[in-house]
Amino acid sequence: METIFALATAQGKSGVAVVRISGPSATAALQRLSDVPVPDARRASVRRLQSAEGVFLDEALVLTFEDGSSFTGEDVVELHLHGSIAVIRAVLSELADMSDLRSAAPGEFTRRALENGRLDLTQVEGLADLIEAETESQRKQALRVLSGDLGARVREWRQDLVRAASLLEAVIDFADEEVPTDVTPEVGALLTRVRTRISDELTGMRRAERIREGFEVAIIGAPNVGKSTLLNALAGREAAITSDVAGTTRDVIEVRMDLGGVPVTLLDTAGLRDTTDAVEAIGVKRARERAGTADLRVHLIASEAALPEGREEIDILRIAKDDAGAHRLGISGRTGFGIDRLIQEITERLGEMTLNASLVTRERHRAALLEGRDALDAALDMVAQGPEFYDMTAEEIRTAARRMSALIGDMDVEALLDEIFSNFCLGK
Ligand SMILES: Nc1nc2c(c(=O)[nH]1)N(C=O)[C@@H](CNc1ccc(C(=O)N[C@@H](CCC(=O)O)C(=O)O)cc1)CN2
Ligand SMILES: Nc1nc2c(ncn2[C@@H]2O[C@H](COP(=O)(O)OP(=O)(O)OP(=O)(O)O)[C@@H](O)[C@H]2O)c(=O)[nH]1
Ligand SMILES: [Mg+2]
Repeated sequence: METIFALATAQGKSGVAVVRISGPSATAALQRLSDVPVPDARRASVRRLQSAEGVFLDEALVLTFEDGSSFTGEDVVELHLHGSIAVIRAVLSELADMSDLRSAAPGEFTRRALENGRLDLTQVEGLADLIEAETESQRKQALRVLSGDLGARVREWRQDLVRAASLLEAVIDFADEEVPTDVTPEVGALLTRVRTRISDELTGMRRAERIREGFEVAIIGAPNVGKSTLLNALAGREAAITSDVAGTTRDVIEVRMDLGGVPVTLLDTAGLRDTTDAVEAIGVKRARERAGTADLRVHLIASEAALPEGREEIDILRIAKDDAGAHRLGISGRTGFGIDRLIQEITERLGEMTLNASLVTRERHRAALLEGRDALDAALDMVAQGPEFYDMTAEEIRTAARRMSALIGDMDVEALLDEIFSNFCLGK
């Protein structure tokens, strides 16, 4: 196994930068950088690092982990350097000169953690999500997956499936003898239970996906009612052009933001009206389409008493969300009146949509679960037809079990791994 190294912290200058080395030569590499003995595992120690020629490189804090009890499962050395571009470059180049070391590919440390059984595939994805997380809800969801909750569930289902298949196989193997018990009810119960769990997980998937990728909230309403002004107020910057000309906004303008811990893409749209202007008409069509697929629509309507001066206090916002009953509150993008209440209202609605979110966040998971469920449906049909069909039933159950194995990465998934890891940061 080769020994790999990489900068584990972000590129550029910082207070401290961490270079990570993993593999059988990790401690030997540290030994070459420092005269004094390698410190005990897990004991932070200060060391003067120097090059092979004896050039002083940096005074660093070093940390070592023994194989079997490190993030990767291999011997790991961490060099906590001064976060200087020149120091980092000098140390990395010194490591690159060592013939038994090479620089790591993106995600390679995590890949080793997977190969050494420290993490399963869903945990690897959870880790990738955690590193990408920008809001509270994303952080929480990713940590649940990283801690292995999804993998544990899938393993439980697979165990039930293996048990169901072995019950059938016992009957098949003893086909000539008198089998005292009818296994059909027990097999049926096991399959039904797994099927229900898989379905529940799929149901909560859209919510989980939204937490991962963000919710869309569209601001809609008549022209000139103040939609773009409201977007700018929420974004805290001039993301959209505003003017007193009705029909100013034509393209859909997207602003990503963190609203009370929930990731949101806010959409500003063209004012809705019948128009003879061909370009504006396209904008109106787009507005309708995007608003239709958004998770929530904020319908801004002019106050009934549309007094140009008194507008601030009586501008009205109507949050119209599907059929869930319209709701009004006063708002002004210009003065900021009611904005906090609006944010609270939006995050409450979106918060409801995150309840019962499943841990299934990816298309890959969905495909495996759908295929697994299809196989279970086939198995349930067959098992009901009696012992002559036990063979075929067992085969379907094994197919379902294989899908569960693929989900947690317990089988040959090389191509998949390449794809997953290529999106990782260097040093992870
Ligand atoms: N400096 C540093 N900070 C870091 C990491 C790291 O690798 N280095 N991590 C990396 O992403 C995260 C922490 N994750 C880690 C997970 C497991 C082990 C580990 O050594 N596990 C052993 C022993 C567990 C124990 O002592 O309780 C094991 O699982 O056997 C280390 C870090 C976040 N912070
Ligand atoms: N008094 C008052 N004027 C506002 C408020 N919000 C927006 N305006 C003004 O109303 C006019 C239209 O604002 P926009 O934000 O461009 O309206 P819009 O809904 O995006 O308009 P279109 O893009 O044309 O559909 C501008 O002159 C704004 O300054 C408000 O809360 N109070
Ligand atoms: Mg506008």
